[in-house]
This record gives sequence, C-alpha cells and structure tokens, in this order.
Amino acid sequence: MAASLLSLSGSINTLRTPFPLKSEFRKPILSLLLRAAPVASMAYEKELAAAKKAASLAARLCQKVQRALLQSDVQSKSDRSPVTVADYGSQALVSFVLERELPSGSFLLVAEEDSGDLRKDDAKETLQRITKLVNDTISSDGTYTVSALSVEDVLAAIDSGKSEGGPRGRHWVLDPIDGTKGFLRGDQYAIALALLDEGQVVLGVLACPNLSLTPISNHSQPSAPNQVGCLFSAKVGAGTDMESLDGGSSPVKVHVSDIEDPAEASFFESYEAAHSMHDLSSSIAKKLGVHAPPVRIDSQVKYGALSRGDGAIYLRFPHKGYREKIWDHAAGSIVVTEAGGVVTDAAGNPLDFSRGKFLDLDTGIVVTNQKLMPQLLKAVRASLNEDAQSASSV
Ligand SMILES: Nc1ncnc2c1ncn2[C@@H]1O[C@H](COP(=O)(O)O)[C@@H](OP(=O)(O)O)[C@H]1O
Ligand SMILES: [Mg+2]
Ligand SMILES: [Mg+2]
Ligand SMILES: [Mg+2]
Repeated sequence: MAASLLSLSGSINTLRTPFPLKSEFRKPILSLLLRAAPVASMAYEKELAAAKKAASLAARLCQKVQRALLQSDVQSKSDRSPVTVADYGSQALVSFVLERELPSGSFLLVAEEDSGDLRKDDAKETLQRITKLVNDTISSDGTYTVSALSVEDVLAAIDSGKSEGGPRGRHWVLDPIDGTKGFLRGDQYAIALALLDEGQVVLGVLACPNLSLTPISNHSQPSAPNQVGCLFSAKVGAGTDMESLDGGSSPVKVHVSDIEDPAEASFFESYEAAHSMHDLSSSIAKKLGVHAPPVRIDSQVKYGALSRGDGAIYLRFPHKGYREKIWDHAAGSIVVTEAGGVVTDAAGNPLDFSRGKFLDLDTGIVVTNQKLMPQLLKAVRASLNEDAQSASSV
C-alpha cells in the first residue's frame, strides 16, 4: 500500500506522491505513510530474488558472447550480429527465469527487443545460435530440470516482452543489454531489470559484468580481472545492495556520495556523444564549479557507480527529438534513489514511469545527492537558457 503510494526513499521533501500535497500537510501525511515502510520492505522479496537470478544468468550469457567477440579476429567489432545474439538471448533468459521463479499471476514484460526479425527466413541460423546459448546457460546453472528449449520456446520467451507498461498492475521492465555500443567495444554494459507496480518502480537490478567491485574514479583505469562484475539491487524502502556478480561476496549496502561542495564532485555522462550533449554538460559543470573532467561510461552502469559514491553527478541531455525509454532508466533510477540519491528531469520533476514505454521529460535527466541537487538544477537552468539564447541569435 505505502509502496504504491510513494517512493519510500530520500527525505520527506523529495518524496513523490501521485497526488498534489499542500506543503503544510506534506510532512504529517508522509510521516504517517512512512510508518508503513516495514510492510513495504517485506514486499517484493520473492520478486527481487527472481530478478537477481534472472539478471545474473543473462549476464553470464552476455559475458560469453562478449569474450568470443573480443577474441575473434574474424568478426569485426562493427559487426552487430553478436549484439543481436546476446540481446535476444539475454531477453529470452530473463523471461524464462522470471516465469519459472514466479509462476503465479499474469506475467507482463516491457522489453527493448521483439522477435520480429528473428522470425524471418534469413534469421534461422542466428535463432539457432541464440537457442543454443540460452540452453547452454540454463544447463550451466543447473537449477532448472527442463528439457532443452526449442526455437519456438525461445521466440515465445522473447515475445513475453510485448507489454506496453502503464499505470495499472505489475509490469517487468527489461533492457537485456543496455549499452550496446559499450558491449561491442569491450567496455561497460548492463542487464537492467525493474518491476513497476501501479506505475511506480518498486525494485530494480543492474548486472554490470565489466564494472570493478572497487571504486572507479576514471573510466580508463584498469582493474584486476578477478575484481570485476557487480550486481546492484534495490527494493523500495529497503536501500541498495551491491555484491559480486559471481556470488563470491555478500551484499553490502551502498550510499551515494555525500559531497556538498561541487568543486570536489566528479560527474558521469554517456560515452557516446550522440546520446548526450557533452558541451552542455561541460557548461553546467563549469557553472557549478566542478573541477574534475567528465567520466564517460556506457549504460546504466553510471547509475550503479553513482549509487556507491564513485562520482556525485550524472548528466544526460539527449539531442533534440530523442524520446527516452523506460527500460533505459527504471532499474538505474531506483538503484540510485534507494542509495539516497535524487533522479529528476532538467526541470526538477521526478521521472514518471507510468506513461507506457516512453518517459515524458523536460529536456534531460540529472542525478545527484540531495544536497547538491538545488545548485545543480540552477546551473542546468542557466546553461539551458544560454543555449536557447545562442540558438535564437543564430
Ligand atoms: N540518440 C540517442 N540519444 C539518447 N539516447 C540514445 C540515443 N540512441 C540510443 N540511445 C539510448 O542510449 C542507451 C545507452 O545509454 P548510454 O548513452 O548511457 O550508454 C541505449 O540503450 P541500448 O544500448 O540498450 O540500445 C539507447 O536506448
Ligand atoms: Mg538501453
Ligand atoms: Mg538494450
Ligand atoms: Mg538498443
């Protein structure tokens, strides 16, 4: 009940309600609702365990494909086929695991991929490769005693992801590989899975196979191979955990950076300049007084890294006309908010995941801790105004 009324993280001033609340009533009403938090924190436990298992297995499949891609001297890195295989394989596996772990109730999934292209005649070989990968990964896990999935089973599993989302009921939200470009380069990518309940994100999992367990301060910093692979998980009202993806470490609670002085902050942005305007981020960072150069990373790994305080700010300003999808932010946003951070659009509004596949945003996405957010939003507004003025004077 409480979980569906509001996101139980952060301070009372930043809590979101689906109804307008006059400021004088805000504190007493939200305090009452927060007393229901223990109930909320017991909810979704089974779902979270299933999501962690699904994302971990999918990560195993993706790692295998990425290793083969990087070792192969035949396949050029610009060949998109390995990505396709890993994307579909990951989506099929996540849907397979969720349906088996949570057999009761209807299963709705909003996911990035669909099986349209795979059903074409020229995709037969690719489909067989995907089916083999999925079956190999299921049998390597050893917990499911099922006969091998057929190509039809795999197509059906991929197509479970045909829900459109929205404000009613429960919908899983999946990006089977977020950061496709990073995946191809051998860099960062994530398997991002979240659950929406009545339009609110109530849990999220980020499997980050190439992220080191130790903090990153710079994208290019190498880390020892045995320290790589993180799993972030967050549940409404219960905080954010991080553990190693191979299960070799126990979960630890993580928290966003508590930096208050922007001069000490560092900021994340997309590696790909086509995904976010780097010039605009630089101008915002300069206005804020940030000294450190941007840390450019692919995918929702940025949210994961921010949730454990590796950097203090994430700025995302897509070029005009781009519409953000919910699977690119649902898991990442709860991982950050449950770790004490704040995620808003450029106007300071919380992200609304209840409107279907797309996020309706004012201009961009900004993420930071609660102390830095007011200054950050001021700098964002100033830079956007300057940008608009210089565009109109051309
Ligand atoms: N022109 C664009 N502007 C903003 N985001 C874009 C984009 N083109 C693709 N993306 C999204 O950016 C995601 C990667 O985010 P990041 O820039 O943080 O690495 C992609 O996810 P996929 O890789 O799952 O397709 C894709 O959805
Ligand atoms: Mg994505
Ligand atoms: Mg993707
Ligand atoms: Mg994509």
